[in-house]
Amino acid sequence: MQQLRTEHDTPGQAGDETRGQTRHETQRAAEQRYVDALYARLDADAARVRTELREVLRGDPEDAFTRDVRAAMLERRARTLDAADHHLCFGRIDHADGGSLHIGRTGLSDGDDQLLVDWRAEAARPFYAATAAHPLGVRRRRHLGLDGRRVARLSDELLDGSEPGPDDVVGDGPLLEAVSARRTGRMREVVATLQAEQDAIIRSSHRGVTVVEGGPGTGKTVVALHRAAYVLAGFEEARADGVLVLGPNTRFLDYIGEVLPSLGENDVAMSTADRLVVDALDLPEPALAGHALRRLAGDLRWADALADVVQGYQAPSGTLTVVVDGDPATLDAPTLAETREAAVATGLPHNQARAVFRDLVVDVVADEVQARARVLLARLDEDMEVLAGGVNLDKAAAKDLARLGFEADADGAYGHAAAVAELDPGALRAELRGDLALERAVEDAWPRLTADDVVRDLLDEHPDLAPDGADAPWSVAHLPLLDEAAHLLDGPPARTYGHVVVDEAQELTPMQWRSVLRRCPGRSMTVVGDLAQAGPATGATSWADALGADLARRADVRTLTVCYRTTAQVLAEAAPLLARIAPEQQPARAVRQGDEPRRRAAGGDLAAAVAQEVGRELEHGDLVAVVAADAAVPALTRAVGGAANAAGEVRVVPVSQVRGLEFDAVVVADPDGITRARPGGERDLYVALTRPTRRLVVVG
Ligand SMILES: Nc1ncnc2c1ncn2[C@@H]1O[C@H](COP(=O)(O)OP(=O)(O)OP(=O)(O)O)[C@@H](O)[C@H]1O
Repeated sequence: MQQLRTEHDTPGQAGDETRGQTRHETQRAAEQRYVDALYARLDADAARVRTELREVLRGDPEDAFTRDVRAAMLERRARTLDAADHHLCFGRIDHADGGSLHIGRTGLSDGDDQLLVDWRAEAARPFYAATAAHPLGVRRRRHLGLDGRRVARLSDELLDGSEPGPDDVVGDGPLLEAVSARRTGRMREVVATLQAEQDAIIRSSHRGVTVVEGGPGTGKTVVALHRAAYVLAGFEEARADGVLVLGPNTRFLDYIGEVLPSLGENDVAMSTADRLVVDALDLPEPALAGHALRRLAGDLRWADALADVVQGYQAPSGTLTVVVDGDPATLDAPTLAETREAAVATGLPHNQARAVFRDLVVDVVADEVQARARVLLARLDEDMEVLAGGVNLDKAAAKDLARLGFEADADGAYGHAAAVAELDPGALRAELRGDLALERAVEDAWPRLTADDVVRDLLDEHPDLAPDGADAPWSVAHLPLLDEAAHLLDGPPARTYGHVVVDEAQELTPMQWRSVLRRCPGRSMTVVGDLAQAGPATGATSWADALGADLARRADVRTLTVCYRTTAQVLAEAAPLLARIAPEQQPARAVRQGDEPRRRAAGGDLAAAVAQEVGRELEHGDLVAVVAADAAVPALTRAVGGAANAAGEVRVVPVSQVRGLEFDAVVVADPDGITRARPGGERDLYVALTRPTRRLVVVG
């Protein structure tokens, strides 16, 4: 962790405020000149990229592919440069051997001179990773605070143990400033103050699954999002196939929605595990579902059960008969069974294997029709003389000829054309493939299925899985089942990603994990979560439960230990609960001290007591949230709904939706009610208690 040093701790500076200010001003002016040069370069680069883009778009349409690739590249660069305008440069490292580097949101160079190093570049690593214990050759780390394009603040840390010299401005840590800042309701990027333990994960070159665990407020979401940006720049597969970030619900996605764009990344897809399936299968909006149904439907056993349903449609049974030109052709039971087995053996999903099955049926029927034609022709050979003579045939021979497609000409003579066609295997098969009767027989034996059909079959066998209400549409609980069925029927999803980041990963059920993994065939993933915060729908107690033993074994598991959100006092309030719900977990260490949490009784009228506390909290000018059991939310919203201050309205947030969010002050309403409301309620309460950045009030 970065050392949080203040001016008062710094030897040689005490008391000499004026000298400190002059030094700060001199250094600030020097950095301002450098930053002015950086912005001049940024503006020039942005103008050049736009001109080039215009020229490319006007370019030769005959080479449209090259033009589009080049245009996409330039557009991306233009967006990066635009996004970099805000707080372009935020840091600098001075090496013990005299060199220095400025670190910022994008790389800028002037010929061979690197003016600004992109924070993701290897050269920038020491800015984040150097500590007093391991300075990595860095003498001084400087943080620059920009206000627009003006250098407003700077503060230095000396990492080599040396005394501050005339050019050093050792000051309040920007980390403390960042974590103490008032919250706005939207998460901000913190690229300037990423800490060493976070940076090590963000920059990890591990290509498989990286699991990041840690208590509330340790920066798991911060790591997840900055890693998405890092991976996009550094991993070929991520650049080629895209990055997907998954969150637990849309409220959370809204909360984190500005982080990646402000890092210059607009191409990252954001979704929830539910939304992924709704979009992929083009489903109507699903109904909500209770946690009990979600947990039941999330059980891994349904994967096998659904596979059994589909296999049931492929199992050997009966015979298959097709009438061709008035004569039946039959696949007897052993032949039909063999045909099914051959189709199953392809390993293709059901609807694709069906095409193989149909072609095999066509082969068998064609063989039969041809064998019949050969018999008839052989019989006709005996009559050749008669045929050549053009005399009238007896009735039986005429029927044989007609069946083979022979037609008598005006003289009563028969030609060979149609019979030859019947014996042409290619033509016969093509004709049979378009034959409606054959198609119907195949559909009976191996029906084309939809995900809907398969899940409804499963529900017939397991009525406990049915949606509430007879005609209810699918609920969110059924989405992973539908996705599984779609996979069995039609194979992998059309859209997959090179890297997938899963936040609040403890919230996914095992069936949802299957759905997510399907979209990440390369298994390059960053999975962040806290099992102590798991909601009732999952109840996962280990990553092996969640990810499956195989993947969990191969995962690189990292733990974050420092809490940046909340104060030591709030963590202490939640500690006894943590000891009960996850005794094996070490509580995180808080970087900040604050007020003691307040507890008060509801006195018989919870809403009134909460409204009173909200009024008090609003006087601080903070963003305030009331967190309560879901059922209590409507009454509390009525009680405090109108209250507001400069920081925005008071938010009444159901505990089921509060994971991952944070507020300056949190009023937890009726903790016992939260604990009792649903299974694992103590985990819900733990989540609620750990949401504030400043003050916690518990009413009830
Ligand atoms: N290096 C950092 N610099 C500045 N702020 C930070 C840093 N790391 C984390 N924070 C801040 O701490 C708060 C908590 O971070 P974050 O939401 O990522 O934690 P989390 O571990 O995901 O929490 P939860 O388990 O509750 O979801 C956020 O406001 C975040 O911006």
